[in-house]
Amino acid sequence: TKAELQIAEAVALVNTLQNWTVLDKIILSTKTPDKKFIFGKGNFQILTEKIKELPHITAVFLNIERLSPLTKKELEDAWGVTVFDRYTVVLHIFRCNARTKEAKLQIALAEIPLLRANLKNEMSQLDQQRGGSRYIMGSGETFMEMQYRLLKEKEFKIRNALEKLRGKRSVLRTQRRRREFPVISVMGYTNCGKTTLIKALTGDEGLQPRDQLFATLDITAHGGYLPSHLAVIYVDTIGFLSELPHDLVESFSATLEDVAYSDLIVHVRDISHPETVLQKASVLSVLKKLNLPSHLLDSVVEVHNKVDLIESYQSPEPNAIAVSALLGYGLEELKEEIERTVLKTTGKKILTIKIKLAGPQLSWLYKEATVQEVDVMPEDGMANVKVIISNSALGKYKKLFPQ
Ligand SMILES: Nc1nc2c(ncn2[C@@H]2O[C@H](COP(=O)(O)OP(=O)(O)OP(=O)(O)O)[C@@H](O)[C@H]2O)c(=O)[nH]1
Ligand SMILES: [Mg+2]
Repeated sequence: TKAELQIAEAVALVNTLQNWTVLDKIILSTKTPDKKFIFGKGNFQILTEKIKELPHITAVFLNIERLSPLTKKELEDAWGVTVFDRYTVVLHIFRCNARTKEAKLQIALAEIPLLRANLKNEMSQLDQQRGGSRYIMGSGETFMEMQYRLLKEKEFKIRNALEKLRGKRSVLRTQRRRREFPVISVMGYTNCGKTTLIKALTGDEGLQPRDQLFATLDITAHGGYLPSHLAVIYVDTIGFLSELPHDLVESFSATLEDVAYSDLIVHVRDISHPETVLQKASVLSVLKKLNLPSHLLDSVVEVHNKVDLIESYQSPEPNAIAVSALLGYGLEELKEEIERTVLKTTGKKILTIKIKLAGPQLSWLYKEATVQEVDVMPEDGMANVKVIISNSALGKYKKLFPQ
């Protein structure tokens, strides 16, 4: 059932963290999460008894998106252990997996709303105890106002630092543009095999796929070739998770900003996963929220990965390409499909153009298009040149060198 699959994912999330183990689990219905009491009386009692029975328990993970600080505190007081929600667990995983400065900054940014909510809760408790807010001597602001200001300044600093890093990336982006390498964003649910697939397509040994949720937190680019020797850049992206807390998505969405500038999206799915259909829906709904240009959304290439785990796999979706990134099945077919789509979306053509060797055409083509093969016919001083050329460059060529 749905609840059992959800619990399986919750267990996987906890197990992703080193030295964290799940001692026991239970499925209980909850009320709306923003209510102060998320459990009914009976369920709360069942849960409390269960927790008391486990002598080695150090924390409780409630698989709901976000607990209010007040609820969290009440549960912690009742149970005597730390209580985590989906937001804090995912944030913790991110913290453990972050390698680059950008990923670390994004996590710090994602922590701000949490700190703000805690502050609000603490202050309301303080206010109840002392009645009203007090001014700090000489500063003209209350203790609460000062705390909020400090938090705001912190947020500002983090956003600034991120902005600087992104400035650098946009330079990279324009360089990429100029060299005219099509950029292919590889996206999908966490652990579906994105990194493994890029490794298989590019032979990049530096990539490290891991059987772990959120192994990839940084966007990285990797060069590869399509069947007609067209050079492309594959971009590895952070995985998606259903009900990924909203603030978290927001702070990482800048990493996904580059996706809007890519020429093609490859959507990788783990079709051996029992929740593969729901995972697809959740990926598509996030993609929709990213404000991507419609031509990108309309041309997504869907990959059904991990077919090696299913006996004689038959895809229910005729346009999807079945592969095993791990064993290398179906990769040639996938590359051909990627090439077809990339040529279509970028308005490029593969053509053979006949040129005079003595003229300036060849060097012009080298500069403005991608030359793939030059077949020289020495006896008549001509050559057949196979090129990948954009429609606009082809127009210019015809104008410059009328036949
Ligand atoms: N059997 C099988 N396993 C695969 C295949 N592709 C990937 N895997 C395994 O799936 C796990 C996750 O692979 P990754 O490539 O790290 O997945 P990812 O989508 O990059 O995951 P995140 O970066 O964590 O979102 C690893 O243990 C891979 O070995 C496949 O075709 N067949
Ligand atoms: Mg990865």
